[in-house]
Amino acid sequence: MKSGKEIFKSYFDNENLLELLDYFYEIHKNAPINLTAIKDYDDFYIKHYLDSLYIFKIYNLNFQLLIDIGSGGGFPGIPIALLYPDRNIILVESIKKKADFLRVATKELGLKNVEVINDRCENMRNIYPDFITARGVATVDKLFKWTRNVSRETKCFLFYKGEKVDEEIKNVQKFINKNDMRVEYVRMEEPFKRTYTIIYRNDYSLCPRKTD
Ligand SMILES: C[S@@+](CC[C@H](N)C(=O)[O-])C[C@H]1O[C@@H](n2cnc3c(N)ncnc32)[C@H](O)[C@@H]1O
Repeated sequence: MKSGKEIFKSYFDNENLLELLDYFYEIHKNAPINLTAIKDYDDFYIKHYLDSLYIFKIYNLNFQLLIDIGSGGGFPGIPIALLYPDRNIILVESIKKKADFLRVATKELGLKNVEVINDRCENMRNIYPDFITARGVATVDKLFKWTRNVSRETKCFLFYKGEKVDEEIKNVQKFINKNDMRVEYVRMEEPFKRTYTIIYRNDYSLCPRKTD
């Protein structure tokens, strides 16, 4: 049976990325606060790292500035920043201790493309990301509401959801139609349980990656 890391490697065979993800695991292990219930190394590779990045293997998701709402222990924002070191990422986290951890982790990892904001995302102003992510933070209607001051240039929202996302989408269907947006669901392959919910404007091109 393949280990969690080997499964991850079958999707992202990139030694530099793997080295940095190993280091991020060590940073988590030595963190002064508890940031995740997942402690096992191979579980980390599947439940945090592969979960954060799998969708980027399915679609070529372009962005210049991505904001990760409620980044917590850095997911999905830090793995995305490690995968795309030439693109800008802002991690927004309302709890100071978690934001402090994110600052230390990004410094340790040498991530020059990441900024950490310690605030509620509702308070953000004058930052206009073209891409917004959130995993395990709030319902879709809340996420739209909370980010409305900064989302006027957002082409794509990527929400990491469970299977029962349809009800949440029904609650924002009017907003989606009014803004001429589309919804795409990508279910992670078995045995993983994840429904990536991509809500994007019609001028954003969602390009499937060629499987290699
Ligand atoms: C369940 S945790 C998920 C953390 C991370 N995204 C993950 O998937 O591991 C939700 C995080 O969102 C943060 N959060 C909740 N509401 C927020 C808001 N309005 N603005 C910024 N962060 C928020 C919480 O402090 C918490 O760290």
